[in-house]
Amino acid sequence: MNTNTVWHNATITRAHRERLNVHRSAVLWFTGLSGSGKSTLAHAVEEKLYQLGCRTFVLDGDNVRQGLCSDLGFSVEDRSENIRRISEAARLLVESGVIAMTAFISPFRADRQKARSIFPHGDFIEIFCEASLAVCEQRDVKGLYKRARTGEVKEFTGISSPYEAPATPELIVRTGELELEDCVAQVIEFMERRDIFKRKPQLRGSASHHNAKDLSHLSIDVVKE
Ligand SMILES: Nc1ncnc2c1ncn2[C@@H]1O[C@H](COP(=O)(O)OS(=O)(=O)O)[C@@H](OP(=O)(O)O)[C@H]1O
Ligand SMILES: Nc1ncnc2c1ncn2[C@@H]1O[C@H](COP(=O)(O)OP(=O)(O)O)[C@@H](O)[C@H]1O
Repeated sequence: MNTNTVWHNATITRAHRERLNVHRSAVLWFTGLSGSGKSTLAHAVEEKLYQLGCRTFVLDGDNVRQGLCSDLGFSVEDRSENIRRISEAARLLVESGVIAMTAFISPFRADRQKARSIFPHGDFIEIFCEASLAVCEQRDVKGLYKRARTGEVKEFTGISSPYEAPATPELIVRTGELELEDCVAQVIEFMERRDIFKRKPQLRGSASHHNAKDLSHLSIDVVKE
Protein backbone atom coordinates (compact mmCIF):
# COMPACT_ATOMS: atom_id res chain seq x y z
CA MET A 1 0.00 0.00 0.00
CA ASN A 2 1.35 3.41 -0.97
CA THR A 3 1.04 5.88 1.92
CA ASN A 4 3.19 8.64 0.36
CA THR A 5 0.45 9.96 -1.87
CA VAL A 6 -1.88 12.92 -1.57
CA TRP A 7 -5.31 12.97 -3.22
CA HIS A 8 -5.64 15.69 -5.85
CA ASN A 9 -9.07 17.28 -6.02
CA ALA A 10 -10.15 18.04 -9.58
CA THR A 11 -11.94 21.31 -10.32
CA ILE A 12 -14.20 19.56 -12.82
CA THR A 13 -16.16 17.01 -10.84
CA ARG A 14 -18.54 14.20 -11.51
CA ALA A 15 -21.41 16.64 -10.94
CA HIS A 16 -20.12 18.87 -13.76
CA ARG A 17 -19.82 15.90 -16.09
CA GLU A 18 -23.28 14.66 -15.19
CA ARG A 19 -24.72 18.09 -15.96
CA LEU A 20 -23.05 18.00 -19.37
CA ASN A 21 -24.57 14.57 -19.99
CA VAL A 22 -28.28 14.01 -19.91
CA HIS A 23 -28.12 11.45 -17.18
CA ARG A 24 -26.62 10.50 -13.85
CA SER A 25 -23.80 8.01 -13.67
CA ALA A 26 -24.06 4.69 -11.86
CA VAL A 27 -22.82 1.15 -12.10
CA LEU A 28 -25.07 -1.69 -13.21
CA TRP A 29 -23.43 -4.72 -11.64
CA PHE A 30 -24.66 -7.84 -13.49
CA THR A 31 -23.99 -11.08 -11.62
CA GLY A 32 -24.92 -14.67 -12.39
CA LEU A 33 -23.67 -18.05 -13.52
CA SER A 34 -21.59 -18.49 -16.64
CA GLY A 35 -24.07 -18.49 -19.52
CA SER A 36 -26.81 -16.80 -17.51
CA GLY A 37 -26.80 -13.86 -19.93
CA LYS A 38 -24.73 -11.14 -18.21
CA SER A 39 -22.78 -10.12 -21.32
CA THR A 40 -25.71 -10.41 -23.70
CA LEU A 41 -27.94 -8.36 -21.42
CA ALA A 42 -25.29 -5.73 -20.57
CA HIS A 43 -24.53 -5.10 -24.26
CA ALA A 44 -28.21 -5.04 -25.19
CA VAL A 45 -28.89 -2.52 -22.41
CA GLU A 46 -25.92 -0.50 -23.66
CA GLU A 47 -27.39 -0.37 -27.18
CA LYS A 48 -30.66 0.88 -25.77
CA LEU A 49 -28.92 3.49 -23.62
CA TYR A 50 -26.89 4.62 -26.62
CA GLN A 51 -30.11 5.20 -28.54
CA LEU A 52 -31.28 7.29 -25.59
CA GLY A 53 -28.17 9.45 -25.79
CA CYS A 54 -26.39 8.07 -22.71
CA ARG A 55 -22.66 7.64 -22.28
CA THR A 56 -21.88 4.06 -21.34
CA PHE A 57 -19.14 1.48 -21.04
CA VAL A 58 -19.28 -2.28 -20.49
CA LEU A 59 -16.54 -4.06 -18.57
CA ASP A 60 -16.84 -7.66 -19.69
CA GLY A 61 -15.43 -10.74 -17.95
CA ASP A 62 -13.55 -12.42 -20.76
CA ASN A 63 -12.15 -9.13 -22.14
CA VAL A 64 -10.93 -7.84 -18.79
CA ARG A 65 -9.31 -11.18 -18.04
CA GLN A 66 -7.23 -10.78 -21.20
CA GLY A 67 -5.83 -7.43 -20.01
CA LEU A 68 -6.23 -5.79 -16.62
CA CYS A 69 -6.65 -9.16 -14.88
CA SER A 70 -4.60 -11.43 -17.15
CA ASP A 71 -2.49 -12.52 -14.17
CA LEU A 72 -5.51 -13.93 -12.30
CA GLY A 73 -7.05 -17.39 -12.29
CA PHE A 74 -10.20 -18.77 -10.68
CA SER A 75 -9.17 -19.50 -7.09
CA VAL A 76 -11.25 -17.79 -4.38
CA GLU A 77 -8.42 -15.29 -3.82
CA ASP A 78 -7.97 -14.52 -7.52
CA ARG A 79 -11.69 -14.03 -8.07
CA SER A 80 -11.70 -11.66 -5.10
CA GLU A 81 -8.85 -9.63 -6.55
CA ASN A 82 -10.54 -9.69 -9.96
CA ILE A 83 -13.70 -8.17 -8.50
CA ARG A 84 -11.71 -5.61 -6.49
CA ARG A 85 -9.91 -4.35 -9.61
CA ILE A 86 -13.11 -4.28 -11.64
CA SER A 87 -14.94 -2.36 -8.95
CA GLU A 88 -12.12 0.22 -8.90
CA ALA A 89 -12.23 0.49 -12.70
CA ALA A 90 -16.01 0.91 -12.53
CA ARG A 91 -15.57 3.59 -9.88
CA LEU A 92 -13.36 5.59 -12.25
CA LEU A 93 -15.96 5.23 -14.98
CA VAL A 94 -18.72 6.41 -12.66
CA GLU A 95 -16.55 9.38 -11.62
CA SER A 96 -16.14 10.17 -15.33
CA GLY A 97 -19.92 10.53 -15.65
CA VAL A 98 -20.46 7.31 -17.54
CA ILE A 99 -23.06 4.61 -16.88
CA ALA A 100 -20.77 1.65 -16.23
CA MET A 101 -21.90 -1.94 -16.64
CA THR A 102 -19.97 -4.92 -15.35
CA ALA A 103 -20.57 -8.47 -16.54
CA PHE A 104 -18.69 -10.79 -14.20
CA ILE A 105 -19.82 -13.92 -12.43
CA SER A 106 -18.75 -12.27 -9.16
CA PRO A 107 -19.83 -15.40 -7.28
CA PHE A 108 -19.10 -14.35 -3.71
CA ARG A 109 -21.42 -12.14 -1.67
CA ALA A 110 -18.58 -10.67 0.36
CA ASP A 111 -16.76 -9.51 -2.78
CA ARG A 112 -19.89 -7.93 -4.22
CA GLN A 113 -20.54 -6.26 -0.87
CA LYS A 114 -17.00 -4.83 -0.87
CA ALA A 115 -17.53 -3.58 -4.41
CA ARG A 116 -20.81 -1.95 -3.37
CA SER A 117 -19.14 -0.28 -0.40
CA ILE A 118 -16.80 1.88 -2.53
CA PHE A 119 -19.71 3.60 -4.31
CA PRO A 120 -21.91 6.38 -2.95
CA HIS A 121 -25.25 5.09 -1.69
CA GLY A 122 -27.63 4.35 -4.56
CA ASP A 123 -25.01 4.25 -7.30
CA PHE A 124 -24.34 0.51 -7.16
CA ILE A 125 -27.19 -1.36 -8.81
CA GLU A 126 -26.83 -5.09 -8.41
CA ILE A 127 -28.69 -7.02 -11.11
CA PHE A 128 -29.03 -10.75 -10.63
CA CYS A 129 -29.23 -12.59 -13.96
CA GLU A 130 -31.28 -15.49 -12.70
CA ALA A 131 -30.89 -18.64 -14.77
CA SER A 132 -30.74 -22.12 -13.31
CA LEU A 133 -27.61 -24.23 -13.59
CA ALA A 134 -29.61 -26.62 -15.81
CA VAL A 135 -30.43 -23.83 -18.27
CA CYS A 136 -26.86 -22.48 -18.30
CA GLU A 137 -25.46 -25.94 -18.77
CA GLN A 138 -27.92 -26.62 -21.57
CA ARG A 139 -26.82 -23.38 -23.28
CA ASP A 140 -23.13 -24.12 -22.66
CA VAL A 141 -22.21 -21.14 -24.83
CA LYS A 142 -18.46 -21.79 -24.64
CA GLY A 143 -18.44 -25.54 -24.07
CA LEU A 144 -16.97 -24.99 -20.61
CA TYR A 145 -19.67 -26.82 -18.62
CA LYS A 146 -18.95 -29.97 -20.58
CA ARG A 147 -15.25 -29.64 -19.85
CA ALA A 148 -15.98 -28.83 -16.18
CA ARG A 149 -18.08 -32.00 -15.84
CA THR A 150 -15.18 -34.13 -17.05
CA GLY A 151 -12.83 -32.32 -14.64
CA GLU A 152 -10.76 -30.80 -17.43
CA VAL A 153 -11.74 -27.28 -16.27
CA LYS A 154 -11.23 -26.97 -12.54
CA GLU A 155 -12.99 -24.76 -9.97
CA PHE A 156 -15.84 -24.07 -12.37
CA THR A 157 -18.66 -21.96 -10.96
CA GLY A 158 -21.79 -23.98 -10.29
CA ILE A 159 -19.96 -27.30 -10.73
CA SER A 160 -16.84 -27.29 -8.61
CA SER A 161 -16.86 -23.76 -7.18
CA PRO A 162 -19.83 -22.09 -5.45
CA TYR A 163 -22.12 -19.33 -6.68
CA GLU A 164 -23.73 -17.32 -3.89
CA ALA A 165 -26.91 -15.78 -5.27
CA PRO A 166 -27.63 -12.22 -4.11
CA ALA A 167 -30.06 -12.07 -1.17
CA THR A 168 -31.27 -8.51 -1.81
CA PRO A 169 -30.19 -7.30 -5.24
CA GLU A 170 -31.71 -4.12 -6.63
CA LEU A 171 -33.13 -6.14 -9.49
CA ILE A 172 -33.70 -9.78 -10.42
CA VAL A 173 -33.97 -10.43 -14.15
CA ARG A 174 -35.12 -13.91 -15.14
CA THR A 175 -32.68 -14.31 -18.02
CA GLY A 176 -33.13 -18.08 -17.95
CA GLU A 177 -36.79 -17.84 -18.96
CA LEU A 178 -37.59 -14.46 -20.47
CA GLU A 179 -36.86 -13.05 -23.90
CA LEU A 180 -33.86 -10.74 -24.07
CA GLU A 181 -35.94 -7.70 -25.03
CA ASP A 182 -38.15 -8.13 -21.95
CA CYS A 183 -35.07 -8.26 -19.74
CA VAL A 184 -33.68 -5.10 -21.37
CA ALA A 185 -37.00 -3.33 -20.83
CA GLN A 186 -36.96 -4.33 -17.16
CA VAL A 187 -33.49 -2.84 -16.64
CA ILE A 188 -34.29 0.38 -18.53
CA GLU A 189 -37.53 0.81 -16.61
CA PHE A 190 -35.70 0.35 -13.31
CA MET A 191 -33.14 2.99 -14.29
CA GLU A 192 -35.88 5.44 -15.18
CA ARG A 193 -37.57 4.83 -11.85
CA ARG A 194 -34.26 5.52 -10.15
CA ASP A 195 -34.02 8.84 -12.00
CA ILE A 196 -30.84 7.92 -13.79
CA PHE A 197 -32.50 9.67 -16.70
CA LYS A 198 -33.62 13.10 -15.63
CA ARG A 199 -35.63 13.62 -18.79
CA LYS A 200 -36.36 11.74 -21.92
CA PRO A 201 -33.99 12.74 -24.72
CA GLN A 202 -35.73 13.52 -28.00
CA LEU A 203 -34.83 11.28 -30.87
CA ARG A 204 -34.92 12.58 -34.43
CA GLY A 205 -35.66 10.12 -37.20
CA SER A 206 -37.33 6.76 -37.06
CA ALA A 207 -36.00 5.41 -33.81
CA SER A 208 -38.90 2.97 -33.63
CA HIS A 209 -37.56 1.21 -36.73
CA HIS A 210 -34.10 1.23 -35.36
CA ASN A 211 -31.93 -1.77 -36.07
CA ALA A 212 -29.89 -2.37 -32.92
CA LYS A 213 -26.76 -3.41 -34.86
CA ASP A 214 -26.68 -0.37 -37.18
CA LEU A 215 -26.58 2.73 -35.01
CA SER A 216 -25.15 5.12 -37.60
CA HIS A 217 -28.45 6.65 -38.74
CA LEU A 218 -29.46 7.74 -35.26
CA SER A 219 -29.40 11.46 -34.70
CA ILE A 220 -29.95 12.56 -31.15
CA ASP A 221 -31.26 15.90 -29.99
CA VAL A 222 -30.11 16.36 -26.46
CA VAL A 223 -31.99 19.02 -24.56
CA LYS A 224 -29.66 20.57 -22.01
CA GLU A 225 -30.77 22.69 -19.08
N1 LIG B 1 -13.20 -22.07 -13.56
C1 LIG B 1 -13.98 -21.14 -14.13
N2 LIG B 1 -15.09 -20.72 -13.49
C2 LIG B 1 -15.87 -19.78 -14.06
N3 LIG B 1 -15.63 -19.22 -15.28
C3 LIG B 1 -14.54 -19.62 -15.95
C4 LIG B 1 -13.68 -20.60 -15.41
N4 LIG B 1 -12.66 -20.80 -16.32
C5 LIG B 1 -12.89 -19.99 -17.36
N5 LIG B 1 -14.01 -19.27 -17.15
C6 LIG B 1 -14.48 -18.23 -18.09
O1 LIG B 1 -14.23 -16.99 -17.40
C7 LIG B 1 -15.42 -16.21 -17.32
C8 LIG B 1 -15.68 -15.77 -15.88
O2 LIG B 1 -14.79 -14.79 -15.51
P1 LIG B 1 -15.20 -13.74 -14.40
O3 LIG B 1 -14.07 -12.75 -14.34
O4 LIG B 1 -16.55 -13.23 -14.69
O5 LIG B 1 -15.22 -14.66 -13.09
S1 LIG B 1 -15.25 -14.19 -11.58
O6 LIG B 1 -16.20 -13.09 -11.46
O7 LIG B 1 -13.90 -13.76 -11.20
O8 LIG B 1 -15.67 -15.37 -10.82
C9 LIG B 1 -16.56 -17.08 -17.77
O9 LIG B 1 -17.27 -16.24 -18.65
P2 LIG B 1 -18.83 -16.07 -18.63
O10 LIG B 1 -19.33 -17.34 -19.25
O11 LIG B 1 -19.05 -14.88 -19.51
O12 LIG B 1 -19.36 -15.84 -17.26
C10 LIG B 1 -15.94 -18.28 -18.43
O13 LIG B 1 -16.00 -18.12 -19.82
N1 LIG C 1 -33.16 -13.26 -21.66
C1 LIG C 1 -31.89 -13.47 -22.01
N2 LIG C 1 -30.91 -12.66 -21.56
C2 LIG C 1 -29.63 -12.89 -21.89
N3 LIG C 1 -29.19 -13.93 -22.64
C3 LIG C 1 -30.13 -14.78 -23.11
C4 LIG C 1 -31.50 -14.59 -22.82
N4 LIG C 1 -32.21 -15.58 -23.41
C5 LIG C 1 -31.31 -16.36 -24.04
N5 LIG C 1 -30.06 -15.88 -23.89
C6 LIG C 1 -28.85 -16.51 -24.46
O1 LIG C 1 -28.07 -17.04 -23.39
C7 LIG C 1 -26.68 -16.93 -23.70
C8 LIG C 1 -26.00 -16.14 -22.60
O2 LIG C 1 -24.62 -16.04 -22.86
P1 LIG C 1 -23.71 -14.90 -22.25
O3 LIG C 1 -24.37 -13.57 -22.44
O4 LIG C 1 -22.34 -15.09 -22.81
O5 LIG C 1 -23.76 -15.25 -20.70
P2 LIG C 1 -22.72 -14.84 -19.55
O6 LIG C 1 -22.10 -13.52 -19.94
O7 LIG C 1 -23.54 -14.75 -18.31
O8 LIG C 1 -21.71 -15.95 -19.50
C9 LIG C 1 -26.56 -16.27 -25.07
O9 LIG C 1 -26.44 -17.27 -26.04
C10 LIG C 1 -27.93 -15.56 -25.20
O10 LIG C 1 -28.33 -15.41 -26.54
